[in-house]
Amino acid sequence: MIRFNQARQGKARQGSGAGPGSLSDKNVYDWSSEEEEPDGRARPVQVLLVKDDHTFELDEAALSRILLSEEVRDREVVAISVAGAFRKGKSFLMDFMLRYMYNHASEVWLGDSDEPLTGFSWRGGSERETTGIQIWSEVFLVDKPDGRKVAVLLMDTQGTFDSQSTLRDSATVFALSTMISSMQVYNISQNVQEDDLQHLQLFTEYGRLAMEETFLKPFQSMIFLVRDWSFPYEFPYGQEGGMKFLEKRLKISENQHEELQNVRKHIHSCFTNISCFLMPHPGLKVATNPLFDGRIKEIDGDFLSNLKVLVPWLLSPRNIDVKEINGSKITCRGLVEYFKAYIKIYQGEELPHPKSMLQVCGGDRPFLAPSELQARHGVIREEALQVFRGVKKMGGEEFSRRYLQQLEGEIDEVFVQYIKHNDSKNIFHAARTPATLFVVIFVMYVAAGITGFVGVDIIASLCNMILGLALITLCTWAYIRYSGEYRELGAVIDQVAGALWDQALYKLYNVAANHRHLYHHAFPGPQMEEVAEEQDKKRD
Ligand SMILES: Nc1nc2c(ncn2[C@@H]2O[C@H](COP(=O)(O)OP(=O)(O)OP(=O)(O)O)[C@@H](O)[C@H]2O)c(=O)[nH]1
Ligand SMILES: [Mg+2]
Repeated sequence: MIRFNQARQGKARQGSGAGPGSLSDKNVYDWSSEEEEPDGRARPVQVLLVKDDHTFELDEAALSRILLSEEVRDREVVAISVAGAFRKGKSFLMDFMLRYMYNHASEVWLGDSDEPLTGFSWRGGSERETTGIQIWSEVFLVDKPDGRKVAVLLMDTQGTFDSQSTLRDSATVFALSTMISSMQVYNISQNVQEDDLQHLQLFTEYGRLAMEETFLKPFQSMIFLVRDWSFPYEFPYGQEGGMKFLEKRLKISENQHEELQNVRKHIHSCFTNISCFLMPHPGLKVATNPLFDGRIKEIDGDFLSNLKVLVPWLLSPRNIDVKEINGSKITCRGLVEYFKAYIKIYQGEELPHPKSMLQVCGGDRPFLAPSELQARHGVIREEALQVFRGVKKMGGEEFSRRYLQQLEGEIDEVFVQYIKHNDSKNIFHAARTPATLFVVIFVMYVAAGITGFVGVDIIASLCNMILGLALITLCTWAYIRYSGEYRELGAVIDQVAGALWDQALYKLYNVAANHRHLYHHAFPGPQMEEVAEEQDKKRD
């Protein structure tokens, strides 16, 4: 027969409460890692604290005391966690798990029908109860059917979406508990709604950010536990009905919207095992009676019979799996280290500091040669893309590719602006229009003089007309530049002058290229080819 042992035999006893569902007295709850256990009883211990300023603190001493005790520290660990929205019976369920762990040998592990339910603090009412992450101070040693003895750790978590927590708080607690546990029970109410899946996607993605990337699925088992299931005529209570129901809910089909497909693909990609259990409603006494203290005689029979299936299904030695990270099995000692490492990531602010192009050619920087600007743009662009690729992102590869393309587009767009900004600082660029107009005036003046002298009056008058027009244009341009009015007209003048300038320069270059021999004729000196030849000879 499979045996359960208690890690600290003799000492171990599940706390019995005075008030409904809670441990006996205030003392018990105020117990901190600095103090000795006042009476040696096992109890919930807060290991992760969410403080009022929404920061997180790990009680390393408490965690170490539980997980590094001699009996368990080198044992492979099975970590079971329950997470989900607040006020949905998570701690209540955890206490039945505790009962199973303590009354293992007995078929009637559910215990006395009159015994109040104690352990992790649970209660009725609308305000949240559990905060942070609490672990049971006693780690159970269990013999697996293959003869290995493993340590079982039970973890209760703060409910998500209570009115005092930010989304980040909820995400951190959920993510941490998923990362630390080998089995996460996702406690949801009545149905598996799309928002339940979306939240799971968000939280697991938040968890994945803090983990090393691996080709393996990052998390192990995910159990969708649907409480108050009201449609047993569609899918019967229990695991089989649950699996059929979940299969339907997580099905990916071609004609589904991309958003729905992505959520499902993401969930499948996160967990090695996904299953589901449909639980009936526990009865009105459990849900609404403020004096209900958890005794099973007041709980509906349907709920109890399914509880008798659910808890052994989750916790029997055959079904529990050792925690694995990156494919290696983790001991209690290893789990402490991972816990410490993960919490550090959530405590820190890993923000990249991208360098801006403004530092290169901003308003107060001098004109930069266009080729240099292009080269620096290339380097900084690559740096920016590296930063983007290097930072961990929510949403996966596919999703981030879209944003990478958007980033590239935006960088290129901004670069065009920087080119214009830089060009405007080029003195020759600014002087191009008046210089062109001056040249036109000068050329027309000379041409009018020569043609007038020769007697071709008609051409002389034409040249004079162009000269006059150029003069008026120059004055207009100067006024526009000075006053800032009629900017559209100024742009047209710049454009025409620019075209003329480019044409003239192009022509000038062509003329120079075609008449190179004239240059060499006028300035006889060693030609470039000869210089090169001489250098080659020297090298030989
Ligand atoms: N409807 C319904 N109520 C339940 C169920 N299980 C427990 N409850 C009741 O739900 C209330 C809250 O129980 P808790 O276990 O404290 O809930 P919790 O999810 O741990 O709440 P937080 O710690 O605040 O997140 C109690 O009044 C329980 O009696 C269930 O399956 N269905
Ligand atoms: Mg709770």
